[in-house]
This record gives sequence, structure tokens and C-alpha cells, in this order.
Amino acid sequence: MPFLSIKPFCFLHTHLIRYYRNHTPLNFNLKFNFTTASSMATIEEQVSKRLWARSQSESIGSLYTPFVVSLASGNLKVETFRHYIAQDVHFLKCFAQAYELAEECADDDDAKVSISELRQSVLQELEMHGSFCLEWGFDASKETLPNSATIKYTDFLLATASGKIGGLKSPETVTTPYEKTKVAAYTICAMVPCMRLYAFIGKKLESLVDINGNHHPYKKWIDNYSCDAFQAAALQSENLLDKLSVTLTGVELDILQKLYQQAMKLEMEFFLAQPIDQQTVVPLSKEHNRVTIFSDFDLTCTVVDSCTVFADIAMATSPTPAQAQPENQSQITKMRLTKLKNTWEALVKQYAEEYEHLMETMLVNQKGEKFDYEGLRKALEQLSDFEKRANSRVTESKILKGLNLDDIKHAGQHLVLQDGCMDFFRSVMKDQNLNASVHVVSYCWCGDLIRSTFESGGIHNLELHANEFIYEGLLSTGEIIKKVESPLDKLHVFNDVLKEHDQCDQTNITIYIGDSIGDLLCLVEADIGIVIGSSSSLRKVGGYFGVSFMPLWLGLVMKQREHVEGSGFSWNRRSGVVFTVSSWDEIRCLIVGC
Ligand SMILES: Cc1ncc(CN)c(N)n1
Repeated sequence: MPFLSIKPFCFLHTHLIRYYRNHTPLNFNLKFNFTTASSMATIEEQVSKRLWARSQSESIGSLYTPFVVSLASGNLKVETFRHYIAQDVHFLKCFAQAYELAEECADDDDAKVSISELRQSVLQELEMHGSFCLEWGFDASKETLPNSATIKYTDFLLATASGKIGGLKSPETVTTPYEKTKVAAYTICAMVPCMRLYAFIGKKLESLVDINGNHHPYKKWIDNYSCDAFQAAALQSENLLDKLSVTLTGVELDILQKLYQQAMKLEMEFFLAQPIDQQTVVPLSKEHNRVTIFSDFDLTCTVVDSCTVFADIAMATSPTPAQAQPENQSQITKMRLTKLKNTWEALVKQYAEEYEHLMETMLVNQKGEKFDYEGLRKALEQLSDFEKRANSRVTESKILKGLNLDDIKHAGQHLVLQDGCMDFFRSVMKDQNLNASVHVVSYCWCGDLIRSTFESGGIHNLELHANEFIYEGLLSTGEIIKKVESPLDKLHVFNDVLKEHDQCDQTNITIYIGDSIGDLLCLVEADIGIVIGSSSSLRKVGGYFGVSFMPLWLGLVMKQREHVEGSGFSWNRRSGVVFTVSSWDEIRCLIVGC
């Protein structure tokens, strides 16, 4: 089991940092940092930036919708695009109207000017839609009725702009300048995510225009949202929101957050509501009804390596000197604790040194251009031997002796997972269209930790392939039933499972999710290998053997672009390409949709 990421005794600390990062209230800076004018500027910036950062699930969700992926690929049917433009006209007219209402409510002259400028840019966008109609021969008047997703957003926006916001008084009573400014802030807040999202999507799609040799059929649309003027308008709307929200209380900032999230959700639903009459690469659940998912656990699902958890439990299990009564007893306990700590440190040090040496010897030959599966496998055989030796040292040291099963389960229940990880497993398990089997394949020393982690999230039916502690009563003996110790062991598990599944169903598609070198063989063997995180050693070793790393979204857009209607989407095992993601949300969007 890799020790490399071990920082003994930092488990609780990491928990705290992570908890803090996820739970810092939007009004945190207002409470703690409101003394000077310059600090106010930081506060102003932060509201819109924080709100956007918290909307990652919806922004990624929008990017992975069948509509946006097909639009990006250039093969979206023109009829779908026409329908979208007609819906967007309703959306934009309402947007312009909401700006008017917000301008009336704002009491600051600069804010009024800014709102008026933003309104002008919407009118220009509407002109662009008119030019689309001319260029593509659409008759915008043919389709006049907004669909339910469009209505949901326009109703929401107009209600907000009229002061009908949860918890606020009825609109007629919004009379004081303070209350009116608040309504202006709320209204702009319900619009800012739409601007930021389109600026984000515009930039993402811009890079693809070149891939299409500058002949992208929707180039004009992409240019409009990636251009400097639109990017500046998005920023202007954010600055406006930051300014308008300076005087808001904590409760009002919470309302702001809800409005922002609601707008993001409705934006995503707007994309999802576009009728797509063509095969799309996402979500996989639409085209493939049998999916076998494999995932690594340490640092793929978790934020810290489970070695650290066991180190912490071992330290905590050993009584502290203060707890022991007599002086000589206290001395003995102190020595035991020091010995335990030194043993851990020695194990970690030896692991790190040998690992580094192994890396040097593994990568001595000329770096190949082509994908070299056999070379990779041979190199990882060496790594397998090394991992097994390291595990033997751990069991011989008896460092894992005396850990209580209840403590392990408790640690598992409180283990912090990567954002979106638990949601991913839950949504895969409950997706009716997807006949998914889910396997967790891990070097972790103790399967009980993993089981209790997932069970605490309500997940009971995944298949676990990991090592197990041996217990006497509730206490671990320090011995391990070794099942998955190395890259080759992971590959054996993967192949054994697939042998069964492929026999049952040829349309079965396999996905492997991992973060490190130990996952590389499975990553390249799977139909879709997905790397989460940014391990540089994984990229180095992979690159050395000709593995290429491609952002998942880009890979999907390329697949969609190559696709010929009527044929299936083919995914090749051992193609030498693995996909990269920065969050579990991307994987969820790929497999089950947004
Ligand atoms: C649905 C929607 N959202 C945002 C934008 C960018 N103004 C737009 N045109 N359409």
C-alpha cells in the first residue's frame, strides 16, 4: 500500500481544513473582515466568485449536457439549434425586462448605469439571434411558445425582480430605498450565473473551433460568447452583484446563494430541455445498458490515504503518558508511543526511498513515441514486487496490531471523500436505465474501513476487492489477509470480473477510475479509463510508455464529432488514451447524466 502521501498525525488537521473549505459561510468575510475600504473590495469580489465556485456541479453539468457536447462537436442538428435559438429569444426578452426592473430599484447612479449597459448587451444578443435566423433561414416567429424549462426560468426571474422572494414581504411593500436595493441585488443575482455560465462555455468551446479547422458550423455562436465583449459583460455583472450585496446581512446573503443556485439549476435544465433527435455520446446510460465500473479508493475517492487513518488510530489507541497513573508506567507508555512513531516514520522513509529508486530504474530506456503496453506491464511488475515487500515489512513490524474494529468503523464513517464522490456512487446505484455493477479495487489494508465509509453513505451493494485485517475479538492481530497489493493484483481482479461480464453481455462497457501509477494497467485496459487528480508520477510513467492523457470532456466532444448516425459509439481497450477529470461530477455526468 503506497505510503507516499502519508503525513502522520495530519488526519484530523486535514479534516478540519476540508470541513472549513466546504462550510465557510458566504458572509464569512463580512463577519471577520469589515474594517477598511480596501478589505471591502476583497469582500465585494468574493461574493460572486464564491457563488460561482460553489456551482461547479451545475457548470460541469451544463457542459456535459447532450446539447452542449453536440454543439461543441459541430454535429448538433440544425433543427435543434433553431429550436434552441427560438427558446433563447423568450429567455433574452425576459432578461432585458428584468434589467429594467432592477434599474428602477437600484438607488446608486453607477449601478443604474451599469445595469443599463448590461441591458444594451442583451439587446445586441437578441440582434445576433435575429441574424442567425436570417443566415440559417429560420423563421423565429414560427415557434412562439416557450417550453416549460424556459417558463420556469422566466417566471423565477420576473418573480425575483418584482420582489417575490422567499421570506420577503409582498412586492407592494418593497418601498424603502434599502428594500429596493435589496431587490436589485437579488434580481442581478438571479442573472449573473447565466452570464458567467455562457462566458465559461464560450471559452471552453473556443478552443474547439481550431480543432475543426476553423469551419465550425456554430462558430458565430461560439465567437459571441468567447469574445472579449461578452467576457467583460459577465465580469461587469459580477462586479455589480458584489457592489449591490455589500450591505446585505448574513440572512440576505443566504437568500442570494439560494437564488444563484436556483438560476444555475434552471440554466442547466434549459439545456437539458432542448429536444435532441440524434445519438449522443453522453450520458452512457442512454446507449449502453450494461456498465461495469471499477474504482480505486485511496485518494481516488478519499482526500487522505487510508494509511494515515490507521496511523492515527494506532497512535490514539496507545495510551498517552498523562493517562497512566504511576510514574514508571507513564515512562513506559511514553517509550511505547515514541517507538510506534519511530516505526511508522522508518517504514514511510524506507518506502519513499525505495520508490524513488525504483522510478529511476524503471525509466532508463529511451522514451517511446508509441503506446507500449508490454513495456508498461513489465515496469509495473517491478512495482508489484516492491509493494509486496513494503506490505511484508508492515506486518512484520506489528504496527497494525491492537487496532479496534469499532474505531476503524468509526473512522470509515467519518472519512472525508472527494466532492461529488458519494453522490456519484449513489446515482449509479439507483439509475434505473443502467444495469451497473460497481467494484472498488483497493490496496487498502483493511476492507472494513472502506465498507463502513460507503455504508455510512447508504451504499451497501458494491463489490469490494481489498485486503482484510485479521482480528482476535475486536482487536487486530497485525496480520493482513493479502488480496490486492499491487498493480498486477488490481489487473487480475479487473480481468476476472470482466471475464464473467463479457461472457454474459458483449455490449458491456467497462470504466476504470483511478489516480495513481498502481491504476495504470487497469486504466489502459478499460474501455474508458479515467484519471482523477493530478498525480505527476502517473503522468510521467504513463507518458514514458506512450500513454496519452486527454481531458474527458474534450474526448467526448471528439467522439461525438466522429460519430456517424446509426452506428454505435465505439470505445477501444488498450488504445493508449486515458481521460482526465478534475472532479467526480464529470464522471457522474458521463455515466448517468446531469
Ligand atoms: C439560456 C441563456 N442563458 C444565458 C444567456 C447569455 N445571455 C443566454 N443567451 N441564454
